[in-house]
Parts: sequence; C-alpha cells; structure tokens
Amino acid sequence: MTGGTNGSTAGDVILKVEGIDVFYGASKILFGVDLEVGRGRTLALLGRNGAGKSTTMKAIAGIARPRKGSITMEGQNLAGERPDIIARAGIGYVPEDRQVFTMHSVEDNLLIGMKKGIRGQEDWTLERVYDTFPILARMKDRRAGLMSGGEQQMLTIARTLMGNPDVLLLDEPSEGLAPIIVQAIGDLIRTLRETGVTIVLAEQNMHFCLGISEDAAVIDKGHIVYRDTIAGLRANEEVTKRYLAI
Ligand SMILES: Nc1ncnc2c1ncn2[C@@H]1O[C@H](COP(=O)(O)OP(=O)(O)OP(=O)(O)O)[C@@H](O)[C@H]1O
Repeated sequence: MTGGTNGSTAGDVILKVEGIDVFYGASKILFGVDLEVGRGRTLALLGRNGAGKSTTMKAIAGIARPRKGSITMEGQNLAGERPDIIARAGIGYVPEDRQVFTMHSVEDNLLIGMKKGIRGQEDWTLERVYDTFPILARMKDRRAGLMSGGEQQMLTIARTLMGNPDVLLLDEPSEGLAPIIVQAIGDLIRTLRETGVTIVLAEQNMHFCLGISEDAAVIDKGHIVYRDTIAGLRANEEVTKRYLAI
C-alpha cells in the first residue's frame, strides 16, 4: 500500500475498517481491507469496475459478512452484525441499485425512513428534507416508481437521511445518470457535508469526487492499494493511471 505523507484522516476517527476479508461462495473478494474515516469528513473509495467498492460498502452495512477483520463505529464492533443493527448504530446505506418503494408516494418513502439518530437526534425532518431537496417537495405525492433514475437516487439519499445517520455510505450515486443530474447529485453531497455528516462515497470517477471529498482510498482487486487526501491522489499520476479508469 502506498500513500501520501499526511495520511488520509488525521484526528477523530468515527469509522474504522480493519483487515476485512469477504468471500462470495468460494471466491475471495476482499483481502484485508483497511479504511479509516474521520468524523465529519468525506472519504472517496475509488476503483475500477469490479475492484471491490460495493462489496466493501456492503460489508460495512452488514449485507456481506466479513469472514475476518473488524469494523468499528465509535469503538463498537459491527462486523458480522445484521443490517438493521448496523443502521441503528448510526450507519445509513444508500445502495447502488436505489431501493425505493415504487408503489408508495415520495412522502411515504420518506416517512418509512424516519427514525431518531443514535444520539436521539432528529436533525432530519420532512420539512428539512423538502428544503434541501426541493425537487422532492414538488413530487411529494408522486408514486416513487414513476420517478426518473436521478430523482429516485435523490429520494433514496433523502430517505436514508431521515434515519439521522452519523455516517452515510453512498455507493456510486452518479452511476448511469445524465451529466446534469450527476452535477445535481454532486451539489447535494456538498450541501450534506456542510451538515457535518460523515460520508463514504464509492465511485469509479475521481473527477466527480474532486471538490466533494477530502480523503481518498483506492481499491484494486480487493486490496486497498493507496490512501491519501484526494488532492494527493489527483497529483499522483502513476496511481491514477494504474488503478483508475481515467
Ligand atoms: N454476488 C456475487 N457473487 C459472486 N461474485 C460477486 C458478487 N457480487 C460481486 N461479485 C464479484 O466481486 C468482485 C467485486 O465486485 P464489486 O461489486 O464489489 O465491485 P465494484 O468495485 O463495486 O464494481 P462495480 O463498479 O462494478 O460495482 C467482482 O469481481 C464481482 O464480479
């Protein structure tokens, strides 16, 4: 593993992944993955198609079970716990495949996601979500299944926020969306960062992460191969050429 001298996340670490191995059947997919996410920071987990980004996110969210290693949030070990326990510990997960309740209205989708945060905080209310996502306010009575991909992505993020997470996992939120929508999602993530939520953003596209994340980790064939600030990564042509599709 290589990385910049200033490391990735100085200071207070809220989420720590140490040495996790994940298998799908007999195939080993993650090999001792380590990540450190600083409180209130945004970490971009970058890598090519099939590198292991989604599997890492699923392991943190409790959907893929690590066979080895630990995942700690505020010192509590969550590796191998059920997804609902992990969500209750303050981790909000937005999967790649945007899971909205298609037969329900936008507002019902948001209400389904509503719960207090682990510290009892109720920072995200319907009102605040509609303020932050005006597009959802305009569509609140629409059936979620009738929304575009970008709108569904926004709704999935908003629904996850209604659970008042301390850490938000976003798995390729820009995937398959038109450039103008990708830009809107980028703006939204920038707005969310200002609220102090910690974000882990899995992405193939480093350029999307510039100006959104401070920290970067690169995964390749299930190994973390580089950790640094995103600025350090951007300046490292050898690493970006070798491991990222740029
Ligand atoms: N359910 C599964 N069963 C078996 N192998 C899987 C499964 N899901 C993913 N894989 C394999 O695990 C590896 C890592 O996949 P993963 O989805 O984590 O990569 P990724 O970096 O998120 O890529 P993508 O951008 O395609 O989502 C790939 O080789 C993939 O084929």
